[in-house]
Amino acid sequence: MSVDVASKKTINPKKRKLEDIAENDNAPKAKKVKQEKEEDEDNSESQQVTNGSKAKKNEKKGNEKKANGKKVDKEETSEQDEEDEKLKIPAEAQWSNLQVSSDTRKAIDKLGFERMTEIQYKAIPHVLAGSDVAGAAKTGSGKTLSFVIPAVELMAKDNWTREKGTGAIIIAPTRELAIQIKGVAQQMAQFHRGIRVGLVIGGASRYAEAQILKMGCGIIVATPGRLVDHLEVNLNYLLQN
Ligand SMILES: Nc1ncnc2c1ncn2[C@@H]1O[C@H](COP(=O)(O)OP(=O)(O)OP(=O)(O)O)[C@@H](O)[C@H]1O
Repeated sequence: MSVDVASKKTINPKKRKLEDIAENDNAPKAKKVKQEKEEDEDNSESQQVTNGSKAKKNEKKGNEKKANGKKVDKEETSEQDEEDEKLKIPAEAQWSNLQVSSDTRKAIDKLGFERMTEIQYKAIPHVLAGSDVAGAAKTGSGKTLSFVIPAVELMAKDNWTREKGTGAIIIAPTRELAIQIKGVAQQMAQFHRGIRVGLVIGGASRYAEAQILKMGCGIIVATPGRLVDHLEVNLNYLLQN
């Protein structure tokens, strides 16, 4: 999967998969057949959709029907509502309703997403309010932002600077996932001058990683083995942090 979140937004087979999963999980069989039919009819339109772009797509569809003078089917106008209900995304789950600093807001706006996914709106406000949250959600459901945004935001609230050391360690099971998370964390922290994001993964240069860690990383994204390596060899500054 691409590290570039912004591009994932537009070309995102995974997201498509999420929607398929949601539909398969929740739609009764008859409804599913109907949805597949509708999808076939929509073949000319992009299949790479996100929650936000899907909403736009539906809006466009509605406008087109109105322009053709056709009566808008009640069922179709509520298509987005049905989808949101399936994904359990309420109308108020807009990113714009999330209380965050202006620097985090800028980073979120840059992604171009309109609504939070279920895991995002259920997790982020609680973490921001100081609760510990354990979350689980399907692959491609937007978990990364669910923990990256609160990490960045809580550190920002604490006026994080490099001198304060490390404020968050994100441990991922694979290098690929760690690289992907680091990309997202960097995007979210890009306007926060005091928050640097460091990557600590197996297969990369230990020396280069050690140098970056010594300079001070607000957020460290790591695979477990290499993190332990650094703890053993560079215990001093890691503990200081
Ligand atoms: N609110 C949102 N609206 C639209 N797209 C989103 C939203 N949040 C995340 N995405 C996009 O959905 C895709 C999947 O997100 P992400 O990688 O965070 O999912 P995940 O649940 O962590 O997946 P995995 O379990 O595979 O790591 C990414 O391309 C991301 O940019």
